[in-house]
Amino acid sequence: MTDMGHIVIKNLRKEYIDRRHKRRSKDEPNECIGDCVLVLDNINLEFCEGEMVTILGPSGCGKSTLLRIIAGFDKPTAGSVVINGETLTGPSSDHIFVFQHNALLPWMTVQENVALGLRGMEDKEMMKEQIQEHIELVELEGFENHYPYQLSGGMQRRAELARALAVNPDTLFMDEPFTGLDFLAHMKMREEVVNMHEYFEKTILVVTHDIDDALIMGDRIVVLSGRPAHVKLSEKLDFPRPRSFVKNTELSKLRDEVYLMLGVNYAV
Ligand SMILES: Nc1ncnc2c1ncn2[C@@H]1O[C@H](COP(=O)(O)OP(=O)(O)OP(=O)(O)O)[C@@H](O)[C@H]1O
Repeated sequence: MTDMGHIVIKNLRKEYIDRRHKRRSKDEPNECIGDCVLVLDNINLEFCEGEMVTILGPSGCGKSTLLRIIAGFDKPTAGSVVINGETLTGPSSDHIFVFQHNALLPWMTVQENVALGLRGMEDKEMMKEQIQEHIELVELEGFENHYPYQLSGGMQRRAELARALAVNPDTLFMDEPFTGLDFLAHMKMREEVVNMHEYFEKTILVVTHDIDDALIMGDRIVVLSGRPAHVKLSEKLDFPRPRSFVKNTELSKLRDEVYLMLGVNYAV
């Protein structure tokens, strides 16, 4: 493994201390000697610049923990995350999360929420243009002055995406981005994220429970095992887009394998 990839994760380990039964070694105060929860164990991964990586794994295995560590919001117990050759030490403004739920500030309009990503801009005319451009990109024109409660779940999610993209981050982190959307809104939003990715060519890391989303969206799929999570699969997905399980038998075969890997015998 080299350091040339955009994101390189080396020998990553994460333990949480169960605070109800916290015990420490007298000699090594930073060493947890009991009641630790080992969440991630010896994770080695490499993601290329501009890759959309989808991360799957059983519930509670540590997917969000892995994402938080790569984003610099949480520290690993051991190992490192190297981004563009530099070891990560904390969160950076080059990254941004699209939060799981309700990331929009409810007292601000769509326009004001998207503007949050551009606060530092001095040229106010250009800022206005960029806000509008991103609102149009996610097809929310006409809703600029609406508050989040006046939008459907899908529209809220699109506004979150516009806000995240307005920041122009190198890497976008999405933790279960389609949770709570109905089937059609889910499909449409998924298509939008794929189109957005082709257009902006950002590195996007998506944590999901949905095997089909992972295979339809990803340039690479990562499957983690149950806790403590280790990497079961990290595979490049070289399938043409738009992807179809019906039309592409190789993709359909891989889908069966991933279902099996996650303990489901028959993919439906
Ligand atoms: N701050 C914390 N302190 C202690 N334990 C934690 C903390 N955050 C997460 N955990 C534990 O780490 C494990 C992994 O949690 P995480 O949220 O990363 O899993 P996940 O795979 O994203 O779960 P899900 O698929 O259910 O969203 C869980 O057992 C959880 O209880």
